[in-house]
Order: sequence, then C-alpha cells, then structure tokens
Amino acid sequence: MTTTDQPQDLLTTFVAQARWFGGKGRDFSITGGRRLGEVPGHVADGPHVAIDLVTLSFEDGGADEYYQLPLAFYAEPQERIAHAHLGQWHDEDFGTCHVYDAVHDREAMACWLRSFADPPESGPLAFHRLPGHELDLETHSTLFAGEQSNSSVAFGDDSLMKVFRKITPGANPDISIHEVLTTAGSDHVAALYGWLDTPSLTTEGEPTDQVLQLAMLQQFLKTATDGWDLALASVRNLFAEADLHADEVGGDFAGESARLGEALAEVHASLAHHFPTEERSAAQVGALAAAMRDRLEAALLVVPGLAPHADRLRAAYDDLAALESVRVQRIHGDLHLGQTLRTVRGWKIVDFEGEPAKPLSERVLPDSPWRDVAGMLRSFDYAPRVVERTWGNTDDDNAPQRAYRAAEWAERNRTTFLEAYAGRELTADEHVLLAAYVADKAVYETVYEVRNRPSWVAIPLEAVARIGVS
Ligand SMILES: Nc1ncnc2c1ncn2[C@@H]1O[C@H](COP(=O)(O)OP(=O)(O)O)[C@@H](O)[C@H]1O
Ligand SMILES: O=P(O)(O)O[C@H]1O[C@H](CO)[C@@H](O[C@H]2O[C@H](CO)[C@@H](O)[C@H](O)[C@H]2O)[C@H](O)[C@H]1O
Repeated sequence: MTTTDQPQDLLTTFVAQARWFGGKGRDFSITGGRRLGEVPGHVADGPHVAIDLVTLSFEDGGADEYYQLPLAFYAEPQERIAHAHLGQWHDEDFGTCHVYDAVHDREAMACWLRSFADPPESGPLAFHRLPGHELDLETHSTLFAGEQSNSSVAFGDDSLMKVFRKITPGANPDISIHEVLTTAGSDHVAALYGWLDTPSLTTEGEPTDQVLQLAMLQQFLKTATDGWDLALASVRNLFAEADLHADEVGGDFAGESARLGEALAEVHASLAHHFPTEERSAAQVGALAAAMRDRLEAALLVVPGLAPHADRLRAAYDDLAALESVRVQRIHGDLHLGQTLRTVRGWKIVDFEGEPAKPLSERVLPDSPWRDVAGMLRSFDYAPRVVERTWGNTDDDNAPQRAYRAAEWAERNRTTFLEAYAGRELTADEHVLLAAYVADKAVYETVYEVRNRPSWVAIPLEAVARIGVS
C-alpha cells in the first residue's frame, strides 16, 4: 500500500468545489489518502494515471466518507486541460508532476478505455468485461457537463463510463442491477459493458472480503433524450394553446407515459425474477410505516410549512401500517423523469444507485415496487408546475387557466402511466401502499427542495396539501 503525499489544501479545495461532492456546506478536512493503483497503459509523453481514495472527516462529527480521485500526472504543464489543473507536487510514485483531474483528460481516459478492452492480468485494479461488444478504441472522450453525484465520460458515441465519486465498500447497485438486466436481455437499460473494482483493505492494509466498485462502462445511448426535458416540452405546447385540452395538442405526452409505465413494469418483473423477493409480515409493514413517520417528524423540523398537513400524512402511514403483508423486491429506488431516456428504440431507465441520501446498506435492500411508481407519479406532478413557474407573474388573467392546464396534464399522465404499469385495476391494498409512498416521497421532496432549490418547495408542499383531502 502506498500512502500518497499530496498537498492536502489543494485537494480539499478541489473536492469542496466539485459538483459531485455530496457534503456541500459541511466543513471537512482530508485526513487520509491511499493510492488504489495505477491504470495501466502509460506511453511516452503521456500521463501516468492513478486512482487515489481520500478520506474526508467532517467537523460536524458525522462518519468519515471516502471519495475517488482519478488523477493524471504529467512532467510538463498541459495547456489544453489547464481548467482541470489541481497543482504541482512531488508524488511518491511519479516524482514532481503537474496533477490534473483525469476525467477531463483524453490521454488519461484513453489509458482507462484500453484497460477495459485488454484487462491487465494482475494488479490491484480489476477491469471486468461482459461479452458481446467490441469497444471502439478510436474514440475521443468527453466529460458530461451535467455531472451530479458522479462523473460520466462518453467515448465517442460508443460507450459511457460512470466514475463513482463517493465510494462505499460493497456491491454498487448501479452495477449489479445493470449486470443482471443486461444478461437478461432487457430492452429498458443501457447494456453494461464492464466495471472496475479493487479489493477493499482494512486500515492496516489487509484485504477484506469486500470490493470497492469504482466505475462502470456501458452502452452509450446515441439517440437518447431526457424524459424530463420531453415532459417539459409537452407542457409548454399545452400552455401555448390556451384553449385546447392535453389530448388535442401536438406534443401530448400520454402515449409516452403509457410506454414508460409498460417499461417500468417489465424492469420490475425482470428484477423480481432475477433477485430474491420477500413477503413482509404485518410487523415489518408496521416498521415501514414507522420509518415514514420518522421521516415526517425529521422533515417537520426542516420544513415548518408541513405542519398543517402532518395529521393527514400520518393517517396515510396508519393505513399502511394496517396492511397484513407487502411484497418486496429489488427496485430502482429513486425514480423520476430525469432518470428516464427516450431513444428511438423505446424508453431506458438509468442510474440504479437508489436514493442518494441513504447509506448503501439500505439502498440494496428489497423494497416495494410501488415506491418507484410513486416517484414517477410525483414527477408527473412536478413537470407542469415547473413550467407554470417560468411564467413568473401569477397575477395575470391567464394564471388560473394555466393552473387548470397544469393539473390536467399531471392527472392525464399519472393516469395513463399507472394504467399501463398495472394493466388492471389496483386492489384496495395497492391504493393504500401507493398513497403512503407518494406521501413519503412528497415529504422527502420538501426537504430536498429546502436544501437545494428553496424557491421550488411550494411544488411538493402543494402536493402534500392535497393528500388525504376528500
Ligand atoms: N447510457 C447512457 N447513454 C447516454 N446518456 C446517458 C446514459 N446514461 C446516463 N446518461 C445521461 O447522463 C446523465 C447522468 O447519468 P446518471 O446515471 O443519472 O448519473 P449520476 O449518478 O451522476 O446522477 C443522465 O441524466 C443521462 O442524461
Ligand atoms: O437525480 P437524483 O438522484 O440526484 O435525485 C435528486 O434530485 C432530483 C432533482 O434533480 C429530485 O427530483 C425532484 O425534482 C425533479 C425535477 O427536477 C422531479 O422530476 C422529481 O419528481 C422530484 O422528486 C430527487 O427527488 C432527488 O432525490
């Protein structure tokens, strides 16, 4: 094990400012660093590419977190990637170097891609491949601009590598679910081409029985359009035709909602077939309802505007607690329109990592598929309200008409999605379960919006205000 000797202040600034850093607003220091390995394929004049893992310790006393830093080491400064320069320092393995964030560097990413194409037989970094696709090594890499929790790098229009930033020992659900659905031939995910992992070590450097999963390589969906963007475009069409109904306007989304419902049903069926399913007992259902109540109590401290609705929310959770049993299985866990991509070959679902705020140990647990359905129903509520907000002044004469249209679009798409998903009438128990998950998601969203987009909190709060009102 090599301990890196990096200037901690440069790395701290880099991590604190990175878009993928999940601890925004929390004071931390880097209290440890470990070189996980060098990506093979170094060529003369090219960079050495290494993956370091840094330990972040937080001043609020929260648990340490581990972040992956792929770094490119050059003897000379590189003008073309000046925007990704972390600094110059002496590295134990490579000497005094200019160090860059490797995901911005085509030369570094080319080494990485070659390692997937021709995996090294030994070394701490293990590149795994699924059969069936020959990687295009002539491509150039491009870092996706809209990176959120991770960094995604496209190799031409052939493959896409997602570099996970926050690392927890154990199987990453994005990889394990993509592996199972790819092997099962699912039409609704981008095929998995491979992944990178390395043994997890104890603090003394001894191997454990777990791995650190660092990156996944998958099919690049050439013709993809984000489902959220498509939904917003559909709502804008509707608002532009003030006198027409959703089903009369070009750009009606209902056909797409139905196809999305069918796609999710197929993904859930496949997950239920390939991963274990369980029947939760009445006591376990009670615990599920209790967890929702706890989430509400915590949210009430952050979002005072929830208070007038708390009793009706608790009633939804009481109804859930009265159910005899609930079937659970592996699910997506954080589904919304922004996790769906429309391609010429139908809808694809991406990002099976689960709810970002939950620890990995919870994100891999089976849950009810109605949680994913509820996530989509909430998203159909968000889209028209977001477009409505872009009109700004809500006092003009057409504001009531737009509000009516927004509700109509949401209702139409929720209904078509749900009908296509279930393919039959919901049972009374399913209605109760779905209502509880919708309530839980809306409560989660109020906290998410207060923390991330405070001016949007009215969107989930208005939804919460409608829950349990007959
Ligand atoms: N296989 C793919 N092909 C093309 N674009 C993709 C693919 N997978 C994801 N994307 C795009 O990349 C974005 C980020 O992917 P996502 O898995 O949600 O990353 P993150 O974990 O960083 O949120 C998505 O919103 C989507 O637009
Ligand atoms: O995409 P992430 O896994 O990071 O999910 C988080 O961010 C989402 C917003 O990007 C957030 O989704 C909420 O806003 C969406 C519109 O921007 C809307 O479509 C979703 O229905 C709504 O929940 C998600 O909750 C959060 O976990």
